[in-house]
Amino acid sequence: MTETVPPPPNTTSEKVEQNGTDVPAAKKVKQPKKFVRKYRPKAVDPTAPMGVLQYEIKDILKGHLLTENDIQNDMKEVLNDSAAQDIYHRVVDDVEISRLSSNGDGIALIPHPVNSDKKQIVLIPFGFPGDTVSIKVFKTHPLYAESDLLKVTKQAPVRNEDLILCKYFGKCSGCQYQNVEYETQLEFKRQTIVNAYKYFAPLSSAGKLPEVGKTQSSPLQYTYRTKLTPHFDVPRRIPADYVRPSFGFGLKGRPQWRETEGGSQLIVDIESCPIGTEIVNKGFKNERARYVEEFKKYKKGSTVLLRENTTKVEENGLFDTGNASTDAENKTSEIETEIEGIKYVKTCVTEPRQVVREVVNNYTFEFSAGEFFQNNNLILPIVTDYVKQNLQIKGSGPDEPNYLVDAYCGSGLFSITCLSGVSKVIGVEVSADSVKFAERNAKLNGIENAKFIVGKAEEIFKNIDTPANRTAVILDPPRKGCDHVFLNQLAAYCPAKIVYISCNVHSQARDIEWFLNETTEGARYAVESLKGFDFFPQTHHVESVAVLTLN
Ligand SMILES: C[S@@+](CC[C@H](N)C(=O)[O-])C[C@H]1O[C@@H](n2cnc3c(N)ncnc32)[C@H](O)[C@@H]1O
Repeated sequence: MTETVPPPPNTTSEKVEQNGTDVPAAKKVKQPKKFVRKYRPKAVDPTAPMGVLQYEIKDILKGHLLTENDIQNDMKEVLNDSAAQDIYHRVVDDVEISRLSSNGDGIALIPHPVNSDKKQIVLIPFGFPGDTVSIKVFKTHPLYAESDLLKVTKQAPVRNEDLILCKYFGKCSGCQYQNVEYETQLEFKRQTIVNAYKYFAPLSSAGKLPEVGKTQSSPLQYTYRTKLTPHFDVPRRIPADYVRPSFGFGLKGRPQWRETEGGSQLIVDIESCPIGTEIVNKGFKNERARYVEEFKKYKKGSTVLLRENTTKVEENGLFDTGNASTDAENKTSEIETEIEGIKYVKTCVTEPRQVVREVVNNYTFEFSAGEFFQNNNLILPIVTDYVKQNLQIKGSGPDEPNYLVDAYCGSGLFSITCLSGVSKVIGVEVSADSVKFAERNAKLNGIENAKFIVGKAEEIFKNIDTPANRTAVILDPPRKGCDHVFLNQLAAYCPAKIVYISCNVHSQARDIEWFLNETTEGARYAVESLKGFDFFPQTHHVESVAVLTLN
């Protein structure tokens, strides 16, 4: 007799021979493996904002006698359990903000959502130390969480909402400090420099660093930015009920603390930007109008370049601005202006390869609109004068020759503005296009004793034939700072003076720590001064200048 045995649940039937007859046999079904999401930390540069946050967290833990274990979030739970997500991603009231991050966000310690013995560290954009606020935690990381600001229930003394000029402030990621008096903004930036040296130059800090000076203000606190880059994102396939995508700058979370315009897409829809110069805003209006008209022609997103261009009006009243942003009547938008009694016309260039001009301390600079050039024209005479003054080598009499090396020279801004009284300048720059412009700018300004070479900064040491004790070196690297190869060679060359300019004070502090403590001649130098320059009012950014002198 044969019998067919029904397979138990979760089995499949497979025929096996039984008593000479094929009969189905029970076999366990393989359960599909439950997919478990794992937290994969991304590698971060320690001197980038998320890297600096790790130092800020350590500082907070030390101040509250806590360990990392006391603030840890269970990422396995958060990533895999929707109930846990609801517990973590919650509204929290009565949050007292205790400090400001280097990125301009408030930081607070709040109760842990799962374990009452623990705490959580939370970032609160648009929050200030002294605020009491309600927040919505929306993202969790192992050692901190991110939140949106919902309501300010008690205002920090530094907060003054009457100062806000922009209707998008509190949503747009561009500015963080519009509701803070300018003097306080400058002090925040000074503190960023103090903290950067505390975190990244601990050896040097041990009595070896001067007090960080007062941050140099910008002559204009609004309408100063000579370059803006609004963007938009268009989907590949355009649906029938397609709504025009926003044109502007990134949205900073989903804050609710103030009523703002600009829609709810990931890009805030903006018509103008109060930190941009007048002509850049005319370009903004033109290019936005063009985009609104033509957006259906685009297949994907793009960034629009808006770069101020300052052209001299010739004695016959003629001037050539090249291609520039035009209005609805196809007329080039222009603004007439005067610098030191000379007439100029300002236009807004959108073509990255087009040559544009700027005037700094009566020197004219030309460069490609899409290449690097400093963005706050009015602070440049102050900065370049400060750098020039600090390049002076002690004891140099009128007959003693001085030399200048400009590492990371771009299109020659510091080489040219700091050259008077110097016998020779040699600049190095990795971008061949910028070097072409550095040479052109030297010629344009009647300078004959400048030489520029294309290459990595360390290439300069093969080309230097000037005596080190009569040579001053300017460093102005990109955000990531200098590498050890360059710093070791700089120390071996041993110039009389070094002026290090940086848009990332954290990498500057790290480099100075290495230079002073790890290079052959570094210990012979003293940091003479540290000072911030406010190239970007209303934002958290600060430019830092460090002066090093050979003892
Ligand atoms: C912050 S910008 C400064 C430019 C110039 N000093 C100015 O103020 O206009 C940094 C410059 O360093 C250049 N650069 C980047 N890496 C470099 C390297 N390894 N060696 C030389 N130049 C480099 C970039 O092309 C850029 O022009």
